[in-house]
Amino acid sequence: MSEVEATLDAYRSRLAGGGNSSPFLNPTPDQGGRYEKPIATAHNEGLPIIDISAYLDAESTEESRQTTAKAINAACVNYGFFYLTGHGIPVPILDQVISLARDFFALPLEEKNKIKRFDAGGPEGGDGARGYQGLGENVTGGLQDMQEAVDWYREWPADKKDLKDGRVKTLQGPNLWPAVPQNLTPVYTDYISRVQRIGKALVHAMGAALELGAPIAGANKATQDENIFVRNCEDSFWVMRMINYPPLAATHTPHSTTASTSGKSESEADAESFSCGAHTDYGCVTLLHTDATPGALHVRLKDGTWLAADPVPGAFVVNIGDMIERWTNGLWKSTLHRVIHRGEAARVSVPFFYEPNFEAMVKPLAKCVQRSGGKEMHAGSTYGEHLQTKVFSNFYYSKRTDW
Ligand SMILES: O=C(O)CCC(=O)C(=O)O
Ligand SMILES: [Fe+2]
Repeated sequence: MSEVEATLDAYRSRLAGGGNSSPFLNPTPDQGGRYEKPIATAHNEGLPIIDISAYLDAESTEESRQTTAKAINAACVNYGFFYLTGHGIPVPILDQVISLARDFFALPLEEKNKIKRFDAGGPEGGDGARGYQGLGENVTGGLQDMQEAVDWYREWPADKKDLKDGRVKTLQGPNLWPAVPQNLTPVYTDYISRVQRIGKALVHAMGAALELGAPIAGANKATQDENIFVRNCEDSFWVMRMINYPPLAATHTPHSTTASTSGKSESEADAESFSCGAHTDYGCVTLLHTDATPGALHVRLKDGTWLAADPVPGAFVVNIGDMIERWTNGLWKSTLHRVIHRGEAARVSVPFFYEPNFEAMVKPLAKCVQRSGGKEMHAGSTYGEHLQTKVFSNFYYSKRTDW
């Protein structure tokens, strides 16, 4: 049995044996009405596991691709989340990504602040997005998250930089790489190119999973065949994020109890208690790589219960983002998730967000509109517009001064 299979076995028997006893995971009513149908299997079996190798191997059979595509469709309809195996990134590289993140966060604040994120349009030359963000600087749903992080994005093309009175605009600054640990930059740069390749294979499989139709010769970005996501992610405006979560206080109150008895909303009840508040991701697909800490990442299932998506060694946790929800006109949901980490030691995670091109026009696909009742859920906008709104609302101290 491989290490991945063994871990999954243990995970499933823990769940099957009533192991879902964490106070965070008690059922709560789906007050938002975000999902229509209850689902039953995930608490017993865990999230689905999908092997992407057929879409990375040019020699794979049509049959193996079909199998993968079908599994992706089922996982995205039911959960919006799954584990991804068969991606080909060697485990020592995955381990190094985590240990370098730990080494960086262990540095004194003064050292980490050498690559500090600053608001766009300010005298420090920040672009409001790239760089190191200290504890409490990140905000979800208006509340400060208990985390520190570094963000890198695809570089903004030099010939498209648009200075305003000599000041840098949102997202248009250079990436900020730390001098220590010394090998973080080369290892992460290599990792980014590897995960981009997986992201591309995944969105290709998603186009097939939606049965959008065989590739059309001479297609452009608006052509709605199975390669539409591939074309609209060709210059993916990816984000790489490295996060450190110090443990929350052990006195944290589980939201389900507080929310139902006090009449407060989930977020009010847990004001200072999230490592990362409940949110959906912005773009296409997130490839999440974490350390081995269990119990921290919670995925909201359609019936309103939270499932702990514990790490499986060597596998990514994948979820789809808002742009895929919009393209599919809601057939696939961008699923709420959150992080509540208590434990002893800090938890480290490194999500890679494989996103559409900045200029990609994202609007519901005709076939998906047809299949979901004929009404478009969104009139369409570019991914860049969506991202800019999100970046601005993400930072506690941020003042948008570049517009
Ligand atoms: O750290 C995690 O497990 C998830 C982080 C996350 O959801 C995010 O950064 O969008
Ligand atoms: Fe997320």
